Parts: sequence; structure tokens; C-alpha cells
Amino acid sequence: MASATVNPDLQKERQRATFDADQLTYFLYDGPANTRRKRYLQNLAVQETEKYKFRPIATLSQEQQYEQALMRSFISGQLEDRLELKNAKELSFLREAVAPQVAVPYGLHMSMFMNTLETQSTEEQKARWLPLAKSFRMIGTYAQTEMGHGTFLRGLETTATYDAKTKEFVVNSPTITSIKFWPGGLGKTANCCIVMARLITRGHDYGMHPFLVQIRDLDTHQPLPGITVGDIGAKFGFNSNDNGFLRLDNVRIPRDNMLMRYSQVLEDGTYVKPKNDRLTYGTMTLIRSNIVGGAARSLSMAVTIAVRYSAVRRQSEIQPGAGEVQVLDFQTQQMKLLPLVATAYALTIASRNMAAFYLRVRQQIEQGTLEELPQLHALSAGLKALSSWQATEGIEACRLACGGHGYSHASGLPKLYGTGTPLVTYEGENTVMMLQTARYLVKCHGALQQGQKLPSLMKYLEQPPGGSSGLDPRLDLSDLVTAYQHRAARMVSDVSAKLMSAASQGQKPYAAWNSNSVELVEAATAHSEAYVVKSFVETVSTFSGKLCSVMETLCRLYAVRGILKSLGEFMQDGYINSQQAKMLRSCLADLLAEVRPNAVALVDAFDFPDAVLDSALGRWDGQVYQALYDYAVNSKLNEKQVLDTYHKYQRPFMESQWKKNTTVAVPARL
Ligand SMILES: CCCCCCCCCCCCCC(=O)SCCNC(=O)CCNC(=O)[C@H](O)C(C)(C)COP(=O)(O)OP(=O)(O)OC[C@H]1O[C@@H](n2cnc3c(N)ncnc32)[C@H](O)[C@@H]1OP(=O)(O)O
Ligand SMILES: Cc1cc2nc3c(=O)[nH]c(=O)nc-3n(C[C@H](O)[C@H](O)[C@H](O)COP(=O)(O)OP(=O)(O)OC[C@H]3O[C@@H](n4cnc5c(N)ncnc54)[C@H](O)[C@@H]3O)c2cc1C
Repeated sequence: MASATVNPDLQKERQRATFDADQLTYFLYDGPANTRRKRYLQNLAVQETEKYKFRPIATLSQEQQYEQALMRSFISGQLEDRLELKNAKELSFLREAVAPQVAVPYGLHMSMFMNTLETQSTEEQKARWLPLAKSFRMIGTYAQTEMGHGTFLRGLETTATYDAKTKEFVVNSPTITSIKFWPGGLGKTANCCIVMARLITRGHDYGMHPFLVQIRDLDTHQPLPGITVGDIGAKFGFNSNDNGFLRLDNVRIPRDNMLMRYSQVLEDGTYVKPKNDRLTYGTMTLIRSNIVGGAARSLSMAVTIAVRYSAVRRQSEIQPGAGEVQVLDFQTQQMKLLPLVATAYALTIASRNMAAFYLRVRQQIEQGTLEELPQLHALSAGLKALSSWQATEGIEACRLACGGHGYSHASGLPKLYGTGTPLVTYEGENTVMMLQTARYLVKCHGALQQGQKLPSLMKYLEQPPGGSSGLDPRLDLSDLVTAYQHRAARMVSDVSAKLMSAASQGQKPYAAWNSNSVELVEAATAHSEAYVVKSFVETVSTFSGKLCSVMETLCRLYAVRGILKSLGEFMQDGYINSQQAKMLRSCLADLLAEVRPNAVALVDAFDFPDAVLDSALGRWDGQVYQALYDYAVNSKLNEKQVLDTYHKYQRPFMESQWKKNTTVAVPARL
């Protein structure tokens, strides 16, 4: 539904903003020229896609969702060719607008499969495979997880056994639990995949390695001999994607289908070790880094919907008799939403720093330097977990904050939740990821005890224990950063001391680790939060004018809300005292009131076209009731006034009830 008029409440919200939302948009999209380009691409994509009059994805069966997703990719492909798009950011904006929050079946091909080929193949293999992959003759996926193991990679059971006589690997799924399960696009779309399998040569098992395995005929698309493959069935969300299963029955592949950039198997079966066997995990690290940005973007969409709707929605009075207010004027509603707006910005900024750090370390790896790999792994694992937890919880909080209408698919929020929540699980389950970060933190703490220097990101662990925070009502940003770093350093130090004490009492390290793992996860979370707060503070300090003061307030809101949420952790050693805790509580109320006038402008700045939000509640023009009504009227159930089911089931049921009491007098009209 197109509407010429903008809801007056929303209009007023935009007029009362104290800063120019466009300036913030330019920051998000790297300047005015890139913003214009993004708008151009997304508008074009929306216009093109609207021609197809797609039904809302939630109203479709699994098969229909899959079909629609393939059609959307087809549209996107045509536009990409027409515009000769190459730039990764431009491609992502276009695809976001053609398939908003739709998990497309080629997703794994374009992300993990391509990346694994690019980073883990030799030059000769790249020359052989990349042209086929780029031209979609090969459509691949990343098949690592098995029915029995997703997390514990050393437990994978699929084997690739080298046969020196034929110079082939024999790839096999020996048990039911070894069946590959979950890979995106595997069920029906892919014709090949990277199979992560345990490499066995000359009778020795060298653990997980990547192999390129063709699973379907490149022309007929029929599964090849020895391959049993299919879709895993309907899921909580993500149903437009054919996540699949794959059973390999002694499938033979040529020796040089093993991706040999880092480790090799020579013709005679000799194994050549890589410089670092964790290089095989590189694709997961890249995707974890990307997930931080993905989580931030999903949360940004959710807060845009909930904040706009809360500005339009009028319900109940604050002052008796003075009329119904915008629900965004309730302090409790502000508390639900405004810290989430701050979180969306905090994660967006952290994701940029994460991406830059990834790129830097990746370049070092290309040149053979692996020094910063552990730091990259620890940071990407922790931020992946923190961002996906915060985004998932945030999207759900936005849905609840929209009352009954939030529960309708018309709100767009269930779709965002459905595609957002698996981020907690895939690419490394969050608890497991936080424990990886904790492992690195404990190591750093140990190194510090031995007088070693720590890498830059960890330097804050060097601060002496104890002391007290200088936080006062001015909420100096550097005091906030120091508070977060102090809390993380204290928690890392405490849990490390517990591990050491357990060791001195003769407890085995693995047992001590498990019995302290709740605290380890908390310490890793504190570390990741300190990184996010520091990134936020450093970035907003580069802004100027009114935008700077608005963003500094938002930054304070994020940090203060976080402290109050985990107050015990900040107060445990007396670093924040009870007076300061009280002061922070009142500051929080002030911050909410300060951010309130800019709430709509802050979400407008994300610059999502309506079609990307795909929400009756989040529309730019605020005409939510008309949009909700249109959505309702278009329900499939409304296509006929009296459905066949009335005659088939309802009427016979009613008649069976009538028979129980035939004496009731039934009037012609009620
Ligand atoms: C909204 C959309 C967003 C965008 C999304 C894009 C679309 C994509 C859609 C995607 C769809 C989803 C697609 C999918 O889901 S694909 C499947 C993803 N699967 C996983 O992520 C599996 C998770 N498991 C693991 O990664 C490992 O097994 C873990 C880490 C748990 C332990 O492992 P393991 O038992 O082997 O190890 P260890 O604990 O003995 O530690 C051994 C040493 O190794 C170091 N180490 C470990 N890992 C790394 C690493 N990565 N880089 C560098 N180093 C690493 C570690 O620090 C330690 O070092 P040290 O302490 O000994 O020195
Ligand atoms: C939508 C979706 C798409 C996916 N796409 C792909 C894909 O393309 N390719 C692919 O290979 N895989 C894919 N996966 C699989 C995904 O990567 C795994 O599900 C994920 O890595 C988690 O592993 P798991 O399922 O074995 O969980 P489990 O490890 O069984 O987790 C169950 C519980 O055990 C806990 N746990 C496990 N180990 C530990 C530990 N060491 N310490 C403490 N707690 C622990 C976890 O915290 C969790 O609470 C996908 C999954 C989903 C949901």
C-alpha cells in the first residue's frame, strides 16, 4: 500500500530531532556518494522485485519458500549482470533488497564455499575451480557438521582414506552419526561441496581436512553413485534454505581434490604438515567476523520497526484526562527500546573494527605470519557470541514491545527472529565460542604472571587489581571504558586464580576447567563487552557537532545500561561503590529522556527501505493500521467467503452437537 501522507506523530518526531539523521546515514554507508549509490541500488532492486508480487514468505509451505528464494536469487543475478556489479558491499545491498531476510539457497556457495576455495586451495586448484564456481557451474556448500558432532571437530567421523595405488581418496560415512547434516543448500541445490573429513594416509589419522566432492551430475543434477543426499525437513525458521544431509558410501575422488594450500598428501601418500593446523578453521573465522555485522544489521531492522511503531501507537494516558500518549513516552517502553537502539549502533561499530582486524590478520597470514591468529580467533569467537546473543534477545524484546501486533508476521519481527536466532548456534555454538575466548584470556593472564608482554588488545589486563572507579554524574566516556576493562580484568584474574588453586590442590586441568566454566563464559563476555564499549567510545569521539553529542549520549546509555545489568560484577571488588550504583540508576533515567526526542531519527538513519523491513509496523510513513488491515484482508483464508471446510468438517461437527440436544429452538436470525 502506498500512502502519500505521513503519520503526524512520526512527522513531529522527525522535526524534533536535534541532529541531522543524514549525517549519521553517511557515517554508516561511508559518505554521501556511497549512500546515494546504496539508495539507487536498493530502490532499483525493490522496484524490480515488486513486479513479482511475492506472497509473504511466512504464509508459504517449505517448498514454496524454497522456490521463492530461488526466484529472488534469479532476479538478483539478472540485476547484478545488468549493472555489472562487482563490489562486495554493493552486491550485499542489492541482495538485501531483493531477498530481505530470506535465507537463499546459494548463501553457502557465495560465502563459505567460495571462501574456502579461495583461501585453502593451491594456485593450480584455484585456476581449476574458481572459474567454475564463479560461473555457477559448480554450486557448492560447506559440509562439516555431522548428525553426531557439530562442535567437537575432532569427533567428526567422515573419513577420506588415501589409496596410493589409484591416487585417490575414498570418502566415507561409516555410521549414522557420521552423516553430514545441516549444510545450507546441500539438500537440493548444490552439485558439489567441501567435505570436511578425517584424512587417513599410510594408516595414520591426521584429523579434519577439506576435500572437494562432487555430489550431483553437473548437467542432470542427479546424485552421483555412492551419494545419498536430501533436505533435512522443516525447521524453526530458515525454511527457504534447503539445509541438507549427505551420506557418502566409499566415494572415490582424485588426490588433488584435497584442498592442498596448507597441508598436502603426496602421490606416495606422504603427509606434509601445515605451518599451523588451525588454518583449516579459517573459513569459520571469517564467517564469525561477518556474523557480528549481520547480527548488528538484524537488530537495527528490529529497532527501526519497534521504535517507529511505538511513536505511532497511542494507547493509555499518562496524565489522566489529557488523552492517549504515544507508547514511546512511557519510561518503561523507552527502557525496552532505547538501549537496544544503542546496542544496534554499538555492534555496528564493533563489527567494522572486527572486519578491519580480520583483514589485517588475513593479509599477514597470506604473507606467512601467524602471530596474530590466536588474537583474531579469540576476538571473533567472543564477538560472534556476544553480538548474536544481544541481537537475538533484542529482536525478541522488540517483538514483545509491539504488543499483539508484534506477534503477527505482518510486523516482520518473527521473520527477523527466525533468521537471526540460528546465529547463536551456527558457526560455533555461543557458549563454546565464549569458552574459546576464555581459553585465550586465561593464557594471556598466565603470560602476564610470567612477566611477558601482552598483545595490544589484551594490554588492559596489565592494570593492577583493586582501586575504585572515578565515575561521577558527568559519565566521562573514558571512565566508562576503564570500568568495563577493570571488571573484565578482575574476572579473568579471579577465574585464573581458581584454576591455579584447583591445580595446586591436585585437580586435573580439564576438571577444573569444567567446574569453572560458567565463570569462564562470564569473563569472556565481560572481555567482549569491554571491546564493544571501547570501540563505541573511540568512534563517537571522532564525530563533531550535534551528531557527536547525540552519539555520546547513546554511547553512555549503552555503557550504563550494561553496567546496571551486571552490577554485581562491577561492585564485587568495590570498584563501583553503592553510591555510584545509585547515581548510575538516576543517570539511566536521564539518558532515556535525553535519547527519547532523537529515537526516530536514530532509527531513520539506518536508512532501510520499507521493502527491506518488510513490516506493516515499521513503515516509514507510519500508516500502520491500513497496512495491517491490508495484510489481514489478503490472508489466504479470505479468498472465499465460505470455505469448503465449512461443508466438510465444520457443518458435520455442528450437526453432531445439535443431535445431543434437539429441543433447542433455533431462530432464523440471532
Ligand atoms: C544475518 C547473516 C549474517 C552473515 C552470515 C553469512 C552467511 C553464512 C551462513 C553460515 C551458516 C552456518 C555455517 C556453519 O555453521 S559451518 C559449521 C561451523 N562449525 C563450527 O563453528 C564448529 C565449532 N567448533 C570449533 O570451531 C572447534 O572445534 C572448537 C573451537 C570448538 C574447538 O576445537 P578443537 O577441539 O580443535 O580445539 P581446542 O579447544 O582443543 O583448541 C585447539 C587450539 O586451536 C585453537 N583454535 C580453535 N579454533 C580456531 C580458529 N578458528 N582459529 C585459530 N585457532 C583456533 C584454540 O584456540 C586452541 O589453541 P591453543 O590454546 O591450543 O593455542
Ligand atoms: C540454520 C543452520 C545452518 C547451518 N549451516 C551449516 C552449514 O552450512 N554447514 C555446516 O557444516 N553446519 C551447519 N550448521 C550446523 C552448526 O554449525 C552446528 O549446529 C553448530 O556448530 C553447533 O553444533 P551442534 O549442533 O553439534 O551443537 P552441540 O555442540 O551438540 O550443542 C548442544 C549443547 O551442548 C553444549 N556444548 C557442546 N560442547 C560444549 C563444550 N565443549 N563446553 C560446553 N558446552 C558444550 C552447547 O553449548 C549446547 O548448549 C547449521 C546449523 C543451523 C541451525
